[in-house]
Amino acid sequence: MKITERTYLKSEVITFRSTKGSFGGLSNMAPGYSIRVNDVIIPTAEALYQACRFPLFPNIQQEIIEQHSPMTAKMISRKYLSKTRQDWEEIKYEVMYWVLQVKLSQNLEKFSSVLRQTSDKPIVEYSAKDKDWAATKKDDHTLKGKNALGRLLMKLREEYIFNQKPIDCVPPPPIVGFILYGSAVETVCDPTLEFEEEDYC
Ligand SMILES: Nc1nc(O)c(N)c(N[C@@H]2O[C@H](COP(=O)(O)O)[C@@H](O)[C@H]2O)n1
Repeated sequence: MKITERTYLKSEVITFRSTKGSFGGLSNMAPGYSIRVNDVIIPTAEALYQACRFPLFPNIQQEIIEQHSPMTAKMISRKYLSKTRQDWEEIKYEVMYWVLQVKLSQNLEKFSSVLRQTSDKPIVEYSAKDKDWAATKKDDHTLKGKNALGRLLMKLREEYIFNQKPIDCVPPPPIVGFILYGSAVETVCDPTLEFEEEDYC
């Protein structure tokens, strides 16, 4: 997945900068969007994304996932940057899209409601300095950057909100060695649906 820089007119886009405000739920740092993968409960999308850097180091993954604060999870990841999987730069957007799909499938009502509130406007993460995941100020009216997170959120909105594709279960991305705590990541389904199926049987 290749993402190149774009320019956005501030007056035409939805921006989010922190976890506060109407669109704070779009941030990976937002609390209240826990995720379950391979029966591991992960407090935030950020912790899951950062843990995916270290498939061969279950202890590092655990240290990241145990953090209540998503920012601390990201900081823990920084301690071990040299142990990041070697193909990370090539796969990181694909990993992030999977993380967002899992976040949506397991927090469907809440997350789809935030996505719906963005209508069909461009979604931009606004940052003081991050031109990769976000966009930064170019001048008083314009933001510029790859805005990778915003772009992936728009793709998610297109697929699952506009086109109403079902998202009960999310398969792992086709990435070699996509591992959590020593086991290959499995297809993840909304845990509430599993309970409903068990009750039915
Ligand atoms: N701490 C922070 N400050 C910003 O300005 C940001 N745009 C982000 N972005 C989030 O960080 C995650 C990516 O981390 P890596 O740098 O790839 O390790 C991702 O969740 C972005 O949304 N963070």
